[in-house]
Amino acid sequence: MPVENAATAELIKSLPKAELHLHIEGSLEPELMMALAAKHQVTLPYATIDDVRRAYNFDNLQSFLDLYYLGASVLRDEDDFYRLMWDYLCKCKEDNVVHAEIMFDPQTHTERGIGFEVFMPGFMRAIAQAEKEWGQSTLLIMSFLRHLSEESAFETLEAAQPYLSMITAVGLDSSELGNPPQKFAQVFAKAKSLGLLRVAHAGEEGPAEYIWSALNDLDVHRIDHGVRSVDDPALMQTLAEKQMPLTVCPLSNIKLCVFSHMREHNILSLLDSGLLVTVNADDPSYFGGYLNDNYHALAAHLPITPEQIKTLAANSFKASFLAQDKKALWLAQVAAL
Ligand SMILES: Nc1ncnc2[nH]cnc12
Ligand SMILES: [Zn+2]
Repeated sequence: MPVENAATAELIKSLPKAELHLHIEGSLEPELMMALAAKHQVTLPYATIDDVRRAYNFDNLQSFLDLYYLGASVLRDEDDFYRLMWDYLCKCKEDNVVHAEIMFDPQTHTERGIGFEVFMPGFMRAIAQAEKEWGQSTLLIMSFLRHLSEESAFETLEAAQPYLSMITAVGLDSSELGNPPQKFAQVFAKAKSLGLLRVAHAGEEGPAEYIWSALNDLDVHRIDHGVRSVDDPALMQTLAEKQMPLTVCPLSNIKLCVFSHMREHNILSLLDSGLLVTVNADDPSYFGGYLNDNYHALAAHLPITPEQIKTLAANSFKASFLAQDKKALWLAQVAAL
């Protein structure tokens, strides 16, 4: 088994990186979950922090989502959302993630009676503070839950209207199988007409067909995950020609049994096929690591070269929603390493 060496570890640490696939609710650490449960007298099926960690053994996406929605139930007031965002942004600083495009799931909160007027000010306070303190760059992606109806997504878009200046893009997440992208074609068209950019989870557990649907029915700028594209050579060719970014999440894919072991992950073959692949953390507190941990896991188990690591970091800026001049600045810094 290839083992990561010290020079590789140093390269991963020193590279500036962008994170493009991160669910803020998935960065809720067990310590904060238990503290907020006590604060709000929420009963969780865990007595200790170790119990929480022990529960994080998943068979598939749904078994994770069940715990993810349960965990999010402790988020109640503006301060909770501030703290959640602040803790994640501090991890960005540690990992040299200079730019983050962060997903949040409004329906996870609005369905519990907690509205945009609670979570948006909490998120924005942390984002402004991190920008002021160390120049952190952050954008927000509002993600619709695909196990709910398109009507519910429309209601969410409507509720978001006063906050649209703070939101760059819409996304699509939650239970993929049985909820294909085309179910949300109308609401994505409406989001586009409002000037919002678009991403969607596709080809995580679902078939390559769902990736076609995200491209053709939702007119997305990026595919979240997309690892099942290898099943369809014509799709691979289209993704390569369009340089359509894939936001791949290695540790997530292992925890959710998309691949049986990191040795089996197809990220290097996606890269070799000329796809614009990026590395991301997805739900770091549930999957055992933040962005640099994902790079380290690749270096420990796959024959990845320093050049490929630099390509992945450069791709994270190319695939971002940053303005061209900012992209060029970060790309020059990556190239200089
Ligand atoms: N990996 C993932 N796939 C789908 N929905 C999610 N919500 C949070 N993480 C997710
Ligand atoms: Zn995700």
